[in-house]
Amino acid sequence: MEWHEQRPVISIQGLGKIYTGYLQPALAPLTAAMPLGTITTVVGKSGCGKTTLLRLLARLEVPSMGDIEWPEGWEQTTMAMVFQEPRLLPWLTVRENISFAQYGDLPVRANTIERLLQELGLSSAAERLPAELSGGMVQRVAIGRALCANTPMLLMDEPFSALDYFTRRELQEELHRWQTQMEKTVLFVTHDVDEALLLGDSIICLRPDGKHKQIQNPLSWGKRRDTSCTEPLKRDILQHIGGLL
Ligand SMILES: Nc1ncnc2c1ncn2[C@@H]1O[C@H](COP(=O)(O)OP(=O)(O)OP(=O)(O)O)[C@@H](O)[C@H]1O
Repeated sequence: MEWHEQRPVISIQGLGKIYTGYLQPALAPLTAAMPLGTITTVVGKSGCGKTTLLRLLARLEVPSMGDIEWPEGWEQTTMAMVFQEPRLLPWLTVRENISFAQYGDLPVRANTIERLLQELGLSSAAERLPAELSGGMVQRVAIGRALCANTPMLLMDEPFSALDYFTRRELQEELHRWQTQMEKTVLFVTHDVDEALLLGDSIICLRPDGKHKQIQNPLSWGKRRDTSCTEPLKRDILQHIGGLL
């Protein structure tokens, strides 16, 4: 039995994108599987199609080839997205920015917002405006807004890359905790192979020539933080995607 056959999966079948007027594909055909309730990280050199893949999954782009097979009941699922720049509304407070998330018919309950503010360590900053927050806090609000939307799937495009090392480590741990608690299905795009290895239950390594590869992460979360354990896998990924990023 394949590793991902233990759970229902979002099945990506030869999915690719070529923009009209361009010869090179933005995403060369990719076949991969995203098991529900897990984190799939996507890593690769700049321009290999990471954001394009995320946009295809979000249905913001129409594929030029291939298909996404959704598990039963997921065809119309709304998704929450988190970007590198947090895109908060500057005139709204932290609480208002988080509760602003209304996706489709999914209601946001007051106690959900209070719980999220507490979980994210933002309770005492709830009435502040984005301009009054640190970079880490701003990104927490963006994540809070995405979690608040209560969607089963979260698409994250390099959400931690603008943060300092310590804040990034904190948020990586927190993401892991929320994802486990809430059983979200997460697609997480990153430039950083260490981050891809730390967070990913599986890792999609993209290459512009289409020789993509998906590897299962055999290491448990605790082990993944030990660089001596992750070193061989990291070498494998770096070799595959073509050297240092
Ligand atoms: N709307 C578009 N029209 C034409 N080409 C595009 C468009 N969007 C992206 N591309 C091209 O498709 C390729 C993949 O872009 P994409 O943004 O998916 O890469 P990426 O791996 O996310 O890169 P980075 O790590 O630099 O963000 C690039 O060569 C890019 O120039």
